[in-house]
Amino acid sequence: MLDVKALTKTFGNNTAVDKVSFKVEKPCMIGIIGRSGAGKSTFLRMVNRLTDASSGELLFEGRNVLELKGRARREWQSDCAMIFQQFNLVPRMDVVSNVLHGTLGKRSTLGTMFNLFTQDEIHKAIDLLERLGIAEHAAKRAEALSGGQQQRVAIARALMQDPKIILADEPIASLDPMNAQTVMEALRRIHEEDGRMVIANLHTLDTARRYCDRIIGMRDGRMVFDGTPAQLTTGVARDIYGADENFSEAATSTEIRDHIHSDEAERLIAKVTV
Ligand SMILES: Nc1ncnc2c1ncn2[C@@H]1O[C@H](COP(=O)(O)OP(=O)(O)OP(=O)(O)O)[C@@H](O)[C@H]1O
Repeated sequence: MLDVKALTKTFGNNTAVDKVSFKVEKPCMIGIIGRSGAGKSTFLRMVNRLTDASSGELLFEGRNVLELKGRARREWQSDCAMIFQQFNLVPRMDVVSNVLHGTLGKRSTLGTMFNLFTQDEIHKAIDLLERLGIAEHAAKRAEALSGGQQQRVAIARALMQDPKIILADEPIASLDPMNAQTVMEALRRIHEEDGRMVIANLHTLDTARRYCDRIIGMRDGRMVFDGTPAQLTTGVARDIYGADENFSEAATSTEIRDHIHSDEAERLIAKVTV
């Protein structure tokens, strides 16, 4: 289904992702772990074509998605929806409109410009909010919701695209443990009920172990582990994080960083709506 072959990204002299190769035969939930700077985000961004790879191949159902251009590239980006740590919602826009903007990649420019959504699209958006347990917030501004609720709005928006793959870049890094659990459970359910593949960059080992079928460990751009949660022993984790015998799993958290994604999303939507 997905065949990653020697995928590489260099920024000047820095090799952010170094010949990463693995195959996924059927939809599963994959967690990517590794310390800050290991190349996890760059890897996901190459899969979704937000960042161009320097070399390598990425075959999905036999087609090298790195070669797609124009409309085909946009269609691929619809097929693999991205979810970010900072949700990337438009804060002052209501929840249901945020979800409806998940159809951006699939609609005509005119429809998008005039915010023309079909009844079916509106029903679908509300159904998705219901499925994620947040339908009662549909009319509120996104900024009025808690972080966990906002991330579920972002998941609903991603599902509007009907993606084959969901790429989640540290989806719970800004959330408290309760909200983190709700979001991870939502992603797991979407994988199990819809058969969608989920690839999530995660910063805590216990989350990867608990929710993922397969875990990939990255260190300095290279893939240094690929196995099941049971195979991810503390010793293996120590290697992935490049730590000594004092390594403790609690120390696998990455700090929360400032992101500009919300501003980026707002600018994008401001450009296409009048
Ligand atoms: N746009 C860019 N320009 C230059 N270097 C970059 C760029 N994006 C990432 N890098 C570098 O590539 C390497 C991998 O970064 P990446 O963000 O993919 O790591 P990560 O594992 O996702 O870390 P984090 O958890 O901190 O986001 C780092 O050395 C980083 O500085």
